[in-house]
Amino acid sequence: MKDDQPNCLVEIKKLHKSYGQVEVLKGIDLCIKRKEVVCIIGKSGSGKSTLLRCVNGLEVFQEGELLVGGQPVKSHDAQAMRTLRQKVGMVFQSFNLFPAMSAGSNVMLAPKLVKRLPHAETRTLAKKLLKRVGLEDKFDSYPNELSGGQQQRVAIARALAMNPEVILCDEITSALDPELVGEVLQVIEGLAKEGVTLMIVTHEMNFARKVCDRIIFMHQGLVHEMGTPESIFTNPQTPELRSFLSMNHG
Ligand SMILES: Nc1ncnc2c1ncn2[C@@H]1O[C@H](COP(=O)(O)OP(=O)(O)OP(=O)(O)O)[C@@H](O)[C@H]1O
Repeated sequence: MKDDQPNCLVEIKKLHKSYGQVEVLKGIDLCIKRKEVVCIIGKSGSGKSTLLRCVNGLEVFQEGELLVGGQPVKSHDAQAMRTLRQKVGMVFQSFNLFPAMSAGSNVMLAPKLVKRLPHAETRTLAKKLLKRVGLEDKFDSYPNELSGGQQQRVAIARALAMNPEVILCDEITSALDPELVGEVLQVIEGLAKEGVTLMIVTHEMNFARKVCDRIIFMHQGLVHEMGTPESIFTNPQTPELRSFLSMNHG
């Protein structure tokens, strides 16, 4: 076994991304290992969401390379994108549940449509996943009958339904009332303990410190500093990170 070789599940090489004339990602190099929990922090506009959206093919990039499980992300290749969607789950700030479908049906949808699993099997799977996020009694509830925290937990169950290799979380508690943040972060912490690979964009510094294996501080479209929570929070090396932490570390 060559343990010293980096074994990247997500490999990002010299990634550049522009919107029109504005370059938002200016050459990102990253290697996310299997079972690693990485938190991405940084000021608004530093490119955190754009980076996540490139990883799951929601955004095209102009230069560089991005591989998930060794396969290149090619936004123009429909077949490659279908395969990618099975490997990468995503949870958004705004839940994005289908309002006319019950919690159970939201979770069942992708395995049914994409994997073409039989109805009974998807139902059993959805029940199991809703139980995993603490919502076993909400299978038949519709999104408008659930709190924001419960809706977000359904969205997490939905992301898990395809058994992805990595889950991307983009500020998943930002739209929640403060009292509902904890229940969602607790579910994510549980997934981290189970060994789910996670890339998490967050403004929750205490959560990042407690749960993540590695913190990536982005600044102006680049990885500015990166390290263990201990090193990032107690020994920041650059004025930009020190200034960010002084304004955000609650
Ligand atoms: N669809 C778009 N079209 C044009 N510019 C965009 C688009 N999406 C993002 N941007 C710009 O790209 C930059 C990076 O945005 P991004 O959302 O990745 O930052 P962020 O670090 O996630 O910020 P926040 O913490 O506020 O979500 C910003 O300047 C933003 O205005």
